[in-house]
Amino acid sequence: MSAGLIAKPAIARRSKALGGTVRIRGDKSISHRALMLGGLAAGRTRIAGLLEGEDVINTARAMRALGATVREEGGTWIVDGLGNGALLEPEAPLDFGNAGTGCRLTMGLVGAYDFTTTFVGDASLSKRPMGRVLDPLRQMGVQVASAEGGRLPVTLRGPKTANPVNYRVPMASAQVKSAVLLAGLNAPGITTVIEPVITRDHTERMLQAFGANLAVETGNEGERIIRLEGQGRLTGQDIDVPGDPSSAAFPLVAALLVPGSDITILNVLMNPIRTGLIVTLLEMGAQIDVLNARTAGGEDVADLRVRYSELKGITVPEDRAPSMIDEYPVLAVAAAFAEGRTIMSGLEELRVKESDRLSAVAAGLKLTGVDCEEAPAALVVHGRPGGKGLGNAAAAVATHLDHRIAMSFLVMGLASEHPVTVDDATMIATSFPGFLELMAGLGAAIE
Ligand SMILES: O=C(O)C1=C[C@@H](OP(=O)(O)O)[C@@H](O)[C@H](O)C1
Ligand SMILES: C=C(OP(=O)(O)O)C(=O)O
Repeated sequence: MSAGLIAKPAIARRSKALGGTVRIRGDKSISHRALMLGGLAAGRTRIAGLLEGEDVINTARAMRALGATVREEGGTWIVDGLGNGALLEPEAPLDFGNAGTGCRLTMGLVGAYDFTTTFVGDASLSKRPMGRVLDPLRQMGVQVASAEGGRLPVTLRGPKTANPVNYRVPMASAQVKSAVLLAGLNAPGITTVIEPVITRDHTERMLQAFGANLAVETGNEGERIIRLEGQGRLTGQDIDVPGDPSSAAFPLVAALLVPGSDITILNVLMNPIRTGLIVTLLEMGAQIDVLNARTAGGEDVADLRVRYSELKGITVPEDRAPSMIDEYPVLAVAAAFAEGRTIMSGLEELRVKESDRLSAVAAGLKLTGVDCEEAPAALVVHGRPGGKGLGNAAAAVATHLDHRIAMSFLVMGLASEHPVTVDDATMIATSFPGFLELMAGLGAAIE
């Protein structure tokens, strides 16, 4: 059964010191891309460490529906691809469940094909804006039908020959950038994407690894200019997916907040466009040791030793937002335990995630006794060191089908004076299957 169909509440209580060593499952962004490029490339792709969360499994299903062979064998995922330009028309709508990344990137992947594809998703995904991907696809000549406001269900039909575009991404979004590049794979000539604000670069790195002719340069105003030659050959690769830093964030913040804790998290992706949370927590006084820094599969990776820390509030630089965009909910929880005030700004994109995360976080903080102020694109949190008075034994935090809201507030309950309940923990399986077991193994009291 999919996450979210029957809500299951969960409760977290003040816990004794957390301890132990854990390995976090594969990065979600890299996992989606590995399945997509594997399905598109000629020959075989072997993926070790794929995140087997529901979001990624929906991408695996979509790639099968588009003609690729995708199977799991002894923990490795094996994808036999069709060759660039050779995807097949799916027989039924592609259902991406809760996953913005899977849905938007696949829109790019198939948008320029001269066949019809329909995209559907769950109640959360059906509220999220797709126009940001549909606009550049229209410029490429794709016919688009959507529900009002560019929402799902969306049906795309590509032209006989797509126009390669020169597209300046209007918001900080790796999903939009990636969708345009993936569509460019099936257009003749050079597709150019200009990113005024730099976002995660896994698509560019992986396209190069699969053999695409892709070049990146920095423009006069610091913008990133990415040029991709369409219709080139892509060849299957062996990919080792590093641990997801956006998932590591939860045990990491839990260890910082629960007195006496000392944990180690192995094999965490340390791509510099993904480490904003670690940089921020270090500035707040966190004891995080980066151990065994190395490269694996073309990405920086390290182990993290994390110890309980007395945090202090800071002003988080606005331009850091893209490097920690999914981590603000749990950062806000960390800020609730810090001495003084933490100011977070540049958060407009949080309003269009699985939930309106800015208002969901602010509502959760208020319910659990935290003083905070929500602005259109900012959040200010006034901390209470030691978590005195925080938590709520009577009411549950509303998670709005959002896995990160659920995990963030469960982390809060491990260190707050009173317990914290979330109304639904099932969505956690979209990005972090095994979260409850992993946290229990460290000593966290979550039921
Ligand atoms: O490209 C990706 O893999 C992702 C990009 C981000 O979304 P946006 O591109 O919408 O910022 C992020 O929030 C999401 O979890 C994963
Ligand atoms: C925003 C997220 O994912 P997506 O956009 O893929 O649904 C997330 O995982 O926090």
